[in-house]
Amino acid sequence: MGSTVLTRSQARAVDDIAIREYGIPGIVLMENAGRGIAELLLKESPTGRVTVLCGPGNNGGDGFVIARHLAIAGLEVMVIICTDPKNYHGDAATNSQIIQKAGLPVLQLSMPENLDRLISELQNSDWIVDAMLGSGTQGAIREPYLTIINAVNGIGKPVLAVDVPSGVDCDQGPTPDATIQARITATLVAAKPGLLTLEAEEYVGRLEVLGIGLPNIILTQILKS
Ligand SMILES: NC(=O)C1=CN([C@@H]2O[C@H](COP(=O)(O)OP(=O)(O)OC[C@H]3O[C@@H](n4cnc5c(N)ncnc54)[C@H](O)[C@@H]3O)[C@@H](O)[C@H]2O)[C@H](O)CC1
Ligand SMILES: [K+]
Repeated sequence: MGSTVLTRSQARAVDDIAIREYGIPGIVLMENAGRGIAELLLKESPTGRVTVLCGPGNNGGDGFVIARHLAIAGLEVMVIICTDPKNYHGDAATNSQIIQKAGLPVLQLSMPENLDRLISELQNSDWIVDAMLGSGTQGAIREPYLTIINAVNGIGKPVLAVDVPSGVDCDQGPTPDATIQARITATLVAAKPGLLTLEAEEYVGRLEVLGIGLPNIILTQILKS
């Protein structure tokens, strides 16, 4: 399965089949994704302060799971969201509620008025986790993510990108001048075409492919169809 590449619609279909045909709840996939990525980061940096930037969808949901597992491992974690936590739904909402109840620090910073606070949090971090935009990214990158992507790239701290660096269209590739430059990209299930283009190299950094507990037969089924 190592060299498999999944398009956005194939990755969506994998999710669908796992949940609908095999009965693996989405929250289990998100937990496996987030825990695997947290363990990858802990190998790189077993101590220190990590700022997790969470977007409005399930990529952000993965970020909440990552933050929880990093905190369990004893790291100092700060979660930053730009959207009202009430806007989350489904598995991302569940994980947002869990970390709020667990007392993890969550900062809601609307842009651009809170850009200075964002920059100081980023400067005060050893690692940044980019859990803003994932495989659901469509079209030109909209605010506040343009501002945040440029702030993160300007700070120069190591970034671990969740699934894809924010700004990457998983089929087409990176948005020039509006894509996170990651040290590591931890992509889920399989590589994506948009991570393998020539332009993508400077944004993807080291590419790691993480399983999320799907039986191999699901991938075989999708790749055959
Ligand atoms: N099987 C798997 O691979 C699993 C993947 N997981 C994670 O889920 C995300 C995909 O989640 P989804 O909610 O579909 O989309 P995103 O979180 O990537 O973001 C969509 C969200 O962002 C906004 N948005 C979309 N396009 C733009 C844009 N051009 N500019 C600004 N904002 C944009 C919009 O609001 C969308 O709602 C995947 O990447 C994995 O991280 C699951 O957690 C586990 C299974
Ligand atoms: K991301």
